[in-house]
Amino acid sequence: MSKAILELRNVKTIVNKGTSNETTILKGINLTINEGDFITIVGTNGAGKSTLFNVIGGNLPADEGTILHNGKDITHESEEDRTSFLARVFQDPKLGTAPRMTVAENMLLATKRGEKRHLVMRKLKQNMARFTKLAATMNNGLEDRMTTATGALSGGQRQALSFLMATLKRPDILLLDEHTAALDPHTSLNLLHATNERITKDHLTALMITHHLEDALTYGNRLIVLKDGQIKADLNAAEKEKLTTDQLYTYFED
Ligand SMILES: Nc1ncnc2c1ncn2[C@@H]1O[C@H](COP(=O)(O)OP(=O)(O)OP(=O)(O)O)[C@@H](O)[C@H]1O
Repeated sequence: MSKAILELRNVKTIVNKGTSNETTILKGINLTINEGDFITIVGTNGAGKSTLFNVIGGNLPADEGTILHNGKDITHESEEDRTSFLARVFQDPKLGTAPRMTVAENMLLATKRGEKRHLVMRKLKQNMARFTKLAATMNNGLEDRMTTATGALSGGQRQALSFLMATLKRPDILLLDEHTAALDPHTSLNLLHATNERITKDHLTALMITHHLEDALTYGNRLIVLKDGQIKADLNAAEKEKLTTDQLYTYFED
């Protein structure tokens, strides 16, 4: 039987508490994420997808319910504490990297995710060949820009670097929040391929939010449809395999 890495039990998130704008965004989420799961997540705007990631990542509190990591209650653990086992890539290429540091320096920092971090130049030299090889797996010329300041990279290269940084030190959970959405179609496809290859080769446990129903069906072994703060469907590999985009689209309707 697969091992549960993360469990959400009846998780509710309420914003603007005690005001006339009080809203329950997540309305009792029950979700068990097993080791090696690659879950694609779809849902209409405002369904609660990013909020789900914020609650898993500790950026937003779970106002009710429990979150367990490897069986340990982490419901009240801070965002900072959770970075020891969790990595996230955002839609905005500017968010994942330090712009004035070089590609290699950013990668070196990423090897210390969740720990006290400082740059040791000797380690940069020691790791350069490994980092360059890893950068080459992204198929977008990142390997030729190892000593370039990250702020001077193209959006696609910067996003590829954010992805590499999130996976350099193996995370128990990788959250991909529409990480290819800001890229042109070719660059986006390239990053998706590299993402899929890394996740499957290294058996990473990952959740990927996407608005592209075809991508949601193509990638991963499980698909979740979020609607109005609830899980409307949680489909396994076999169910996903049989599904067409048209059928998936019907989950969005009332
Ligand atoms: N911190 C917050 N304070 C108030 N409202 C919030 C907060 N975070 C999210 N919301 C609201 O909760 C709802 C769900 O937002 P969320 O960003 O999770 O949706 P989403 O499914 O990721 O949407 P999209 O596809 O547009 O990114 C939205 O109505 C949003 O305005």
